[in-house]
Amino acid sequence: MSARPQTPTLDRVNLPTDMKTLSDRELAQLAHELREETISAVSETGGHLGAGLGVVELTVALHAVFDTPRDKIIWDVGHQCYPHKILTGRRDRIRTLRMEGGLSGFTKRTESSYDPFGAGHSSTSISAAVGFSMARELGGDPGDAIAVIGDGAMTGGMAFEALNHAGHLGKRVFVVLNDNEMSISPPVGALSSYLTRLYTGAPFQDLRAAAKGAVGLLPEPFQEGARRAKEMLKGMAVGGTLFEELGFNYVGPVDGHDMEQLLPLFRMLKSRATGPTLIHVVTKKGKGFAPAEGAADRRHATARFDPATGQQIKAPSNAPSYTKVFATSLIDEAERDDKIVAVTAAMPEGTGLDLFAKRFPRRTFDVGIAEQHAVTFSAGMAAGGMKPFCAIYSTFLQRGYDQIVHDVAIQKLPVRFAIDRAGLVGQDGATHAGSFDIGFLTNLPGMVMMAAADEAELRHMVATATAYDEGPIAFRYPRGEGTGVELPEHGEILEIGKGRIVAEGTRVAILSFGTRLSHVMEARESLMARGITPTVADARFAKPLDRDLILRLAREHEALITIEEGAVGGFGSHVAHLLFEEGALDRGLRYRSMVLPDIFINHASPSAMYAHAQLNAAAIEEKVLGVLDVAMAKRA
Ligand SMILES: Cc1ncc(C[n+]2csc(CCOP(=O)(O)OP(=O)(O)O)c2C)c(N)n1
Ligand SMILES: CC(=O)[C@@H](O)[C@H](O)COP(=O)(O)O
Ligand SMILES: [Mg+2]
Repeated sequence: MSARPQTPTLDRVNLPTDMKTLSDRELAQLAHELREETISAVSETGGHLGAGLGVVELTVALHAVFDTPRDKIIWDVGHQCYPHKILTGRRDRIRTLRMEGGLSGFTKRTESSYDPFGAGHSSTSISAAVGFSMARELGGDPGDAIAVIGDGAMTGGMAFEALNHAGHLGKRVFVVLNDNEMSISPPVGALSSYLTRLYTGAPFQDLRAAAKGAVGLLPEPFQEGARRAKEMLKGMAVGGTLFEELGFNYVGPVDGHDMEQLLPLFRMLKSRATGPTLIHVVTKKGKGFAPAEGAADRRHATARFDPATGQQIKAPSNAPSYTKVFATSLIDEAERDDKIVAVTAAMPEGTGLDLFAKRFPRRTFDVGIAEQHAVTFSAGMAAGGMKPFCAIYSTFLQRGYDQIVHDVAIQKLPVRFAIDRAGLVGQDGATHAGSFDIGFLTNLPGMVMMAAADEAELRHMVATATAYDEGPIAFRYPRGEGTGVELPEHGEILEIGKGRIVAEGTRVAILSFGTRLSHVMEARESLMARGITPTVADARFAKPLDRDLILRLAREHEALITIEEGAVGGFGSHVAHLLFEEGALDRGLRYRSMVLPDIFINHASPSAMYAHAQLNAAAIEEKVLGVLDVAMAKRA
């Protein structure tokens, strides 16, 4: 008689408590099935694949040994959390990943008690874990705190701040260093080579040299501690001395895919660890899915794909991405200006600087996930006579804000900020929205800020930023493809602080800052069918404002509407301030500003997000009708 087909182990696990009765062999089987389920789910939704495949065994072992959600697993960045979500009661919704109303692509407190801390930005997990561990010490929420942080995220300065503090506090907290020798791209920095040496048994001489390099990577306050660590390399067995010197018990490196290592190790540590403990696991990003293992980026992020072949299913693109236009424009400028250098914080592909690096390898710098350093490193290069383009996504630029104020703006250093992913970004949701850069940059004295209305404008802005040497200048542009507008061969240098009229009209003027312009023109078409022909202008600059243009529009129209893809407190606020100061509102001008709503907008498709944000063509048309209806009613 044929054996009854086994119920898949994964079908017997809804929550981690269901894992407590499984044997180690069954847990290994569970990991196998969990990997298959992860591949199947992401093939339907798209999203971050490689990182999750690399932590399947780790996820099973942690949930099997620790008592979650009482014990708290804190995933750094959170992009690797899909297996975790499947094991914590969300398997039934895993195919709604990153969709409107569906599961977030990162951990999220409001989504599950098994997500003790939200993520999306890197290098935060150890700080959160130390916070939880001290809360427990003080009678707060009980349970262990286990941070799971990647080798890329470990290059973030915040991670070292937390290691240093945890070592000082000396309280029990776990840090699992998930070392897969990958960031989004291959990792950079001396720390990466140091970690590699910890498990390649390189001769001490190399190790000492690497540790020296690692010391150089550490923020100053920790360099002394790490220097002592280097001293301790003498005659010591190869071990994580850098971490031990910072006050951690170092355990490892262990094979992060070997359940026979992971399970007994975590059981032993759970029962016996005292104080801060770092477990160094070595994994492979994309593990168990050949198309991911073989990809240069290990399928860090993927569109939907055929699980049989790994072939991605991508919508055909009919226009170059803004990122591509930025990169090719910068290359064009750099061909003629050898002072131009480019800086990225671990996002060479995302910012397009991988293209720049191919052409100018010596003039391209990837500093790791270290936005603060990227900004001040750029400031140092500017002070040294170079023309640095610091290319950082809007949301990640938030990490370097004090450096922008203190090291760049106050010193009026000519750093050029290329701000990609400005505005809403769709499936990555609220943690990645580029909502605040207009506000936080235009409030800085001496800052020049531009926004490209289309990809041709972006090319002009790269040329303008190249030519502008008086102080800091920033230009923002969105994620995704352009409008398909014709691109000039070279960018033209724009007059600083000057906007442009795009279409003449009467009664109402719409002044746009950035790519909402195409939606304004769409709304204008529809309004003209109703006998309303708005004037449309492209501000190009949020700082300095084009006073003449704004005051002229205010004089010649009953109503003025501004629109920007940014939170309140940005472009529209500065225009309102100008109108107030110049008495335009006293003379009866009706002013409205269209900005992102004062909420964090959850993940959805880009079009759904714009509808939510009330910044699409329909909302613009409604705004115009609204402000003019009042006028029509008054006229009657
Ligand atoms: C502050 C910040 N900068 C940049 C990013 C973009 N980012 C997301 S994942 C990642 C690489 C993370 O590498 P690692 O921590 O090693 O995790 P792995 O993907 O290798 O599992 C980066 C740079 C981010 N999420 N947060
Ligand atoms: C997880 C993370 O922070 C990055 O992978 C981010 O999702 C990249 O965003 P883009 O897809 O817009 O490059
Ligand atoms: Mg990594």
